[in-house]
Amino acid sequence: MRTVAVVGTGLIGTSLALALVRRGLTVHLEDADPDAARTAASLGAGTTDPADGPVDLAVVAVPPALVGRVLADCQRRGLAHRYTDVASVKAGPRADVTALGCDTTHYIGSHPMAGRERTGPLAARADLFEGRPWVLTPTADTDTETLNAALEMVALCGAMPIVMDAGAHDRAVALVSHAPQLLSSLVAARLEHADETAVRLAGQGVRDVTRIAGSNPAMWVDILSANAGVVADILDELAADLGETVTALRALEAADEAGRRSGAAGIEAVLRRGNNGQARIPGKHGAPPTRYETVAVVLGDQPGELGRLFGEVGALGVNIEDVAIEHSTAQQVGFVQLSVAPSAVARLNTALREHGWSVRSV
Ligand SMILES: NC(=O)c1ccc[n+]([C@@H]2O[C@H](COP(=O)([O-])OP(=O)(O)OC[C@H]3O[C@@H](n4cnc5c(N)ncnc54)[C@H](O)[C@@H]3O)[C@@H](O)[C@H]2O)c1
Ligand SMILES: O=C(O)C(=O)C[C@]1(C(=O)O)C=C[C@@H](O)C=C1
Repeated sequence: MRTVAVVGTGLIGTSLALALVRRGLTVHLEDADPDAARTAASLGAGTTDPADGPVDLAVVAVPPALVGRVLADCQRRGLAHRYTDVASVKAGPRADVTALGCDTTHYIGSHPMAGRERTGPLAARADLFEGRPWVLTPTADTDTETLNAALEMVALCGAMPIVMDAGAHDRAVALVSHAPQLLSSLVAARLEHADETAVRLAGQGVRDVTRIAGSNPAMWVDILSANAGVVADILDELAADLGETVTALRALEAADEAGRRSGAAGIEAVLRRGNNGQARIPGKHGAPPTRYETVAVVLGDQPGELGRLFGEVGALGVNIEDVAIEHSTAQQVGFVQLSVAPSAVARLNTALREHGWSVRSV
């Protein structure tokens, strides 16, 4: 594969284009909003010049409800030999594609399981899909070359292909993406009118739980409209769990010891079930869940500090598996929490302290 067209240069389209340009492909960028395509091009994601003839693969990266119409238009123009999309739901767009009479032999649905709570080309990152699952939903119509082109795209992005039926995909993402989005929004919504003094105490826990509450409402209405029933079923089950949790908390307030014991047992059961579920989430590249340890470094809030820290950690040969930054509300400092392999912790603590960093125990 040498040439690709990306139609829709928002977060996902531009991230994909950046990844493919990095791998030496020629990428042609299009968007209904010319500013979005120009911005993507200025970030190095490809060219806004149209291709001379059909490209090898066109990727439709527009909101789910528009996939069918945009694909039909691309095929009418003969934009590519093969086509895919990246929408977060698969059955609805697939039904639209069929209803609009698109060529389904040269089209395969796809969905990268990576994203951000921000949209638009400026939020794009070339490494967004690195190590992430990327679902492909071929049907009996899909020809082998089209499946192979999609597999090549996924490999070029460093992602892991997972072939699934569209309906099974939609049921799975209801559990691991759509319901979590709504729960994050609901927790954050509790803060809307909360007392300012309470909100000022927000620490890393509530930040972690509410990160995706910053997502684009219009895009999520689109996604949830296409998967509403399955997500509602999951929320029904969650509502039952919530009811039991409330009962257990009320019992904890009871006057008698037996009531308090039963309440504590109920709450402990919820927390243990949470531990068990969380432990099942795979690590990077689908590896078994990995336990990392945190090294917390206090950083002056000034230009270049983060880069200097990352550079020194890299020079020590330690891989940063994840990073979280907590800003102090009171002082011009931040706490950078580096997740690293447990075996690297002692060495990293000592070396960073020797280099003058303030390392905290967590
Ligand atoms: N944001 C995420 O976390 C995420 C993750 C995986 C998949 N997706 C899916 O990727 C797709 C794009 O999402 P995004 O986050 O990049 O959104 P985005 O809002 O950043 O980008 C969408 C782009 O599509 C363009 N567009 C709209 N109508 C168009 C048309 N008719 N022709 C050409 N361009 C058109 C918009 O101008 C916009 O630039 C959606 O289907 C979404 O479900 C999103
Ligand atoms: O990390 C995030 O910000 C996301 O919400 C990404 C996320 C997800 O739920 O994992 C959101 C929707 C997409 O369809 C795929 C990925």
